[in-house]
Amino acid sequence: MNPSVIIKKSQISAEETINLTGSKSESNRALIISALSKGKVIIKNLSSAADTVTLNGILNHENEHPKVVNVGPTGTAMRFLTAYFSLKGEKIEITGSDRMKQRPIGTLVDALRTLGADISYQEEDGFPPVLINGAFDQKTAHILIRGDISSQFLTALLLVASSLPQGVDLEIMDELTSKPYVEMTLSMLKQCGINHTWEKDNIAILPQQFQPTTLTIEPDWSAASYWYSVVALSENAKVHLPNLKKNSLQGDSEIAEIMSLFGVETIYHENGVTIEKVGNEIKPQLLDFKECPDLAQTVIVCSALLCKEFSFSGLETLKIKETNRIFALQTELAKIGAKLIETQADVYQLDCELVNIPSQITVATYEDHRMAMAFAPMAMMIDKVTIEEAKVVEKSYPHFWEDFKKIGFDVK
Ligand SMILES: O=C(O)C1=C[C@@H](OP(=O)(O)O)[C@@H](O)[C@H](O)C1
Ligand SMILES: C=C(OP(=O)(O)O)C(=O)O
Repeated sequence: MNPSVIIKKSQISAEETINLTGSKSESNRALIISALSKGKVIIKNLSSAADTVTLNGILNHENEHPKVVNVGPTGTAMRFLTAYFSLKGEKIEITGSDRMKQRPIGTLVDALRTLGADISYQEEDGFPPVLINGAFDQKTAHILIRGDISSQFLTALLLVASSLPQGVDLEIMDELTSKPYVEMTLSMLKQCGINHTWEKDNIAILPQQFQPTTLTIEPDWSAASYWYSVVALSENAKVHLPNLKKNSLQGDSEIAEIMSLFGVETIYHENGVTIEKVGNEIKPQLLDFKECPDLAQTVIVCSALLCKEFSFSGLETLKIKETNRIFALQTELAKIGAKLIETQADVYQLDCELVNIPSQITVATYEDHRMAMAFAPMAMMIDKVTIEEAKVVEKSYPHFWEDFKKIGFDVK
């Protein structure tokens, strides 16, 4: 059962503190690193996101040698475990939700096969479930790999690289999408003593030992984006987000820059950030999400509600995430009369001419946590907002609805 929540337009607190859970991206990298380090790397402030709980559960039961593991909708677990179990030479099937079976993995499987893994597809070629057939015998370190589908393929290979007999030498073809996520991987590895070189399109990691380290996970900047949207839609709200840092490993800290265009100021303190509505200076322009795709839904919905006709690029990979996020956005935004029109390849223009904010709305979420959380701030402007299958938020932000109540929304 995944019930809807109903949010009534409410007077939100003028000032509130929201404690975000840890970044699921940092957490899931840390879990793989810790498992590979055989206890040398310890993790602090692990995320409570379902994506992290899922990966942690699978790694904790690894010694029971399961025949099949199911990652559900967790993209990082699917990709990282395919590399992890290949390297270990385990015979294991990795499967996931129906949607996971539509999300590509061929680029990663091809790379692992080139390295020396024996992997076969259980249903459709190029897609999960995959069967890892045991023994790994490294043939080469050099991999030519596409960078434009998902950075998670590169991260998966880089995480295991130092544990391989010959390491890994990646040569990236095409433009790299979601680049900050690759930088996050390399920084976390570096913190644990694993060095790399990155020259132009080449990233190389030699065989190396993990050093004893504690990885402290920072709060999730993607989760912070929903509070930026609430503040942007308010007159003068102020939200404190403890422990977020300016120099974050997370590329989604870019939300601070983007939301300055919506009149939201970010003040960085030693112990976190405060975000505050200070003005309404918005000059619609082209916003590119290639380096921060998980922010796209938040920003596009907020722009539509404020009738700010931005255009957006770098959305190509949104089609292969938890749902086809372009289609989902277009369908749900149409309910307020906003149009998201592709004017040229991968450039979308927001057309607000026919926007008509209704008094009630029901939003479908397409099994996508970010659809639920990006549309929830609509309750700043609409009397009654029903968000269907509201538990989807658990994927990255399990206490999202409690926090929504905490800031003053009437949530049932
Ligand atoms: O490596 C990661 O933790 C992630 C990388 C991104 O995916 P892509 O590289 O597929 O864009 C992002 O959308 C996802 O939420 C998390
Ligand atoms: C795309 C996402 O996650 P994943 O690819 O790890 O399922 C996300 O959290 O928005």
